[in-house]
Amino acid sequence: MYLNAATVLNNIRIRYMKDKIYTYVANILIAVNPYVEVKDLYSSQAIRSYQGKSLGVLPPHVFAIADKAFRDMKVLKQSQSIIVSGESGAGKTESTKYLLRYLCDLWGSAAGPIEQKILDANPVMEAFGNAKTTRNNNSSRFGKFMEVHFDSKCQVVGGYISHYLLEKSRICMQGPEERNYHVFYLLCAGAPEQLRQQLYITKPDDFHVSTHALKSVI
Ligand SMILES: Nc1ncnc2c1ncn2[C@@H]1O[C@H](COP(=O)(O)OP(=O)(O)OP(=O)(O)O)[C@@H](O)[C@H]1O
Repeated sequence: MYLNAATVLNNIRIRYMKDKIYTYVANILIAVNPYVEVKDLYSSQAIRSYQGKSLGVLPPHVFAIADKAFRDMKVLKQSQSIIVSGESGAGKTESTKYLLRYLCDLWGSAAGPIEQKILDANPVMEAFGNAKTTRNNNSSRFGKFMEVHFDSKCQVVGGYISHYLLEKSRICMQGPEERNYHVFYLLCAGAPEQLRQQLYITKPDDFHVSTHALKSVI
């Protein structure tokens, strides 16, 4: 009855306590990061169940937003955009991956070769552009604009990822408790044993590698 920030927040809090991390405000989806796996929330069955359903028919979900964009593209024959925003650690990167998975895997079946390529680009992008910060162990330090291209039969035929404003200063210096980009640690972890010993890397996930040591690997 009373629609204001306080009542919306209270509603989101009550829903969150019941493991309902998604809430609609009109056709905007609010997601609260659960920081734990919510059982069956993103299963192939869940993907199938949201297919072709209007917003509001099933409980609020990131898949419902992806499906609406897909259906609007099909009906209106126009490109659609989904904006994912929030503070660091809010869950944007994970939500984007679920959106992409839905769009590339519409019927909950195995993705085709192009779809798989689009999905497989993510770990590479994250290696070069994500790092541990005090707020998020896998923080994206760049903005991205991702396109999924469909043909007239609504089959995925390609994709494109534009990146913006990579935090380049992190390569030279990181704040206390923060890390450089994942790729450097992956490189160290994959280095030959002799080199690893030189760098004092004793185990694959030993990330306390100095900037000097990283430079010598590069
Ligand atoms: N839907 C989810 N279910 C379970 N855990 C999640 C979910 N979304 C995010 N997380 C957890 O929260 C962490 C941070 O989320 P994510 O990296 O998506 O945040 P972000 O908004 O992209 O942050 P940044 O702006 O720093 O890149 C993830 O590594 C994951 O552990």
